[in-house]
Amino acid sequence: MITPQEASARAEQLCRMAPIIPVIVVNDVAHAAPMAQALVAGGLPVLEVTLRTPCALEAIVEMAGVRGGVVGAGTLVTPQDVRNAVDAGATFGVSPGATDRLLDACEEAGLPLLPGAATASEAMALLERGYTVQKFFPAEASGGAPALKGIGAPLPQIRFCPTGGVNLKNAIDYLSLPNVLCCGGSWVAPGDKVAAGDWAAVETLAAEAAALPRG
Ligand SMILES: O=C(O)C(=O)C[C@H](O)[C@H](O)COP(=O)(O)O
Repeated sequence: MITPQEASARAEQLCRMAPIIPVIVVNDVAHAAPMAQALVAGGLPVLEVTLRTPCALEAIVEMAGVRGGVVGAGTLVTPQDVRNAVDAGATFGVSPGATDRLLDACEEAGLPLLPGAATASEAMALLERGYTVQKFFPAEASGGAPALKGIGAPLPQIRFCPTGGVNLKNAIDYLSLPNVLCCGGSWVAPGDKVAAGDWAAVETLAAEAAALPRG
């Protein structure tokens, strides 16, 4: 068991470890360990593996063995996703939105969750349950940094990890907001570099992201 308050405290710790959480799509399990090593070496220790590909759970198993990394599962949608993620060794979860069934499953499984919200009402529903750290998703499509700044005025007690359409350029706009802890983004592990096994390029992208200033 984990309470929403405990889950948010852990989520906050994770979000403070680096300015960017890489959102990772793994198509070939052989890429998992070297990709995680490159991201960690570049300064991004917290890794979100999306459960969107057939080998995602195997990738979590592989990445969980990489020294210095903290591996979680993204795209958690169902209670079964939560059980699978925990069995694979994920130590945190991320979801695009939130349902009572999903929140119940994470709390029962003891998995700290970074739950998604896109509107003030969604954020307030999560806050009511005790989740003070949330993912703002899809960030750019939902109005970007100005929208999150707007939500932050009446709801300053909620802290966010904006994700969805975030890149090296616009990340600064989010990171300078007082209600942003870090951002999530897939640009640090681009498909072409991963397919080519260009881990040096991934490490360079990670290092650029790790050097982003936080407000
Ligand atoms: O599947 C999930 O649970 C997710 O976390 C979705 C991701 O947040 C976005 O797909 C990342 O968006 P980009 O950085 O724009 O590629």
